[in-house]
Amino acid sequence: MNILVCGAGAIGQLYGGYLALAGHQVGLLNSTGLMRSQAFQLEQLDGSQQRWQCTQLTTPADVILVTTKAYQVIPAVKQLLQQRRLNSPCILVLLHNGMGPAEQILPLLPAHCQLILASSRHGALRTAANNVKHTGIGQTDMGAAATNDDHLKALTQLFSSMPGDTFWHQNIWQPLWQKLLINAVINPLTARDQVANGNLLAPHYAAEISQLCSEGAAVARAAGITMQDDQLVEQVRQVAQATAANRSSMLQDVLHQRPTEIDYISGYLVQQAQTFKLPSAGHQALLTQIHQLAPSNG
Ligand SMILES: NC(=O)C1=CN([C@@H]2O[C@H](COP(=O)(O)OP(=O)(O)OC[C@H]3O[C@@H](n4cnc5c(N)ncnc54)[C@H](OP(=O)(O)O)[C@@H]3O)[C@@H](O)[C@H]2O)C=CC1
Ligand SMILES: CC(C)(CO)C(=O)C(=O)O
Repeated sequence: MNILVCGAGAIGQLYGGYLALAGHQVGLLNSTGLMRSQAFQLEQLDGSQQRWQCTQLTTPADVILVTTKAYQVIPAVKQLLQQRRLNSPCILVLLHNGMGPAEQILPLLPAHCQLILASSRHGALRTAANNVKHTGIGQTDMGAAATNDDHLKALTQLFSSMPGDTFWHQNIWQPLWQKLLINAVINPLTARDQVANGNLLAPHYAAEISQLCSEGAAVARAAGITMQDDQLVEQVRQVAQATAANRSSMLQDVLHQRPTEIDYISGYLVQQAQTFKLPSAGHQALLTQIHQLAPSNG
C-alpha cells in the first residue's frame, strides 16, 4: 500500500517505521513538503534497532495518516487539500490527543475521502531527527468519523504488524472521549504542579480529581457517552499508577516552553460544557493556569 504520513515526529516515525518494515511504501510529509527518500531508525523496546527508508511517493496515497500535534492538524489538512493530495479516493486518518479538529475537517473533505479517527496508547520518543524510540507498547483505537462502512474495518489489518492491538470501534467517540477525560485530569495537573503522573495518587489531589471527574463525566454523558463519575476517577488512578514515573506530554511541553495541546483537551471540554450549559469551573481554572505557563498553539 502507498501510505503518506503527514507529521514526521515521534508518532509519525513510529507508525511510519513499522508500516515500512512491513513492506508498505511510506512517504513522509513535513510542514515544508514531501521529504526526499532517506533512512530512518526505529529502536524497539528490546533495544534492537531497525533501519527503514521513506519513499518519495509518485502515485497518490491510499492512506494518509496525520500525526501532528492537535493544534497543527487543521493547517496540515488544509495543506494536503492545497497540495491536491486528497484529489483521489483515500482514507484520511487523524491520530492525535485531544478533540476538536475532526468536526472542522469533515465539511472540508471531498466525498471520496473517508475520515477515520484514531487514538494511540503507544509511547514514542524522538531521539534525533530521523530516530525514534518505542518507549511503551499500547493499543490503537480507530473508527469512522461519519459513515460506518464495514469495509473500513480492514484498516486495522494495516497495523497488525505493530506490537500492540488495534481495535475498530463502531462508535469511535466513546474511546476518544474516554482518553480526553483522562488527559484532561492528568495532563494539566502534572503540568501545573510539575510532577510525574504517579504523584497524582497522593491524597491531597483526591478532592480536585473528584471535581474534575464529575464535571468531565457529566459533559461526556450530555454528549451521549457512557461514563460514570466514580468509573472515571478509577480510570484516572489506573493510568496514573501504570504511568507513575512518566512526565505527561503536557508537562514536557511546559518544561520545554513548547505550545501545549491544552485548547484541544481542557479547552474542548469547557467549550462542550458551555454548549450543554453544564459547570466546568475546575477545567476552566486549569485551562487558564496552563495558558499562563506556556503558549497553547504554534
Ligand atoms: N509521542 C507519544 O508518545 C504520543 C503522542 N501522542 C499524540 O500524538 C500526536 C503527535 O505527537 P508527537 O509525534 O509526539 O509530536 P511531534 O511534535 O513529535 O510530531 C509532530 C510532527 O508534525 C510536524 N508538523 C507540524 N505541522 C505540520 C504540517 N503542516 N505538515 C506536516 N507535518 C507537520 C511537526 O514538525 P515541526 O516540529 O517542524 O512543526 C512534527 O514533526 C500528539 O497529539 C500527541 O499528543 C499520543 C500518544 C503518544
Ligand atoms: C496517558 C498520559 C497522561 C501518559 O503520560 C498521556 O497520554 C500524555 O502524557 O499525554
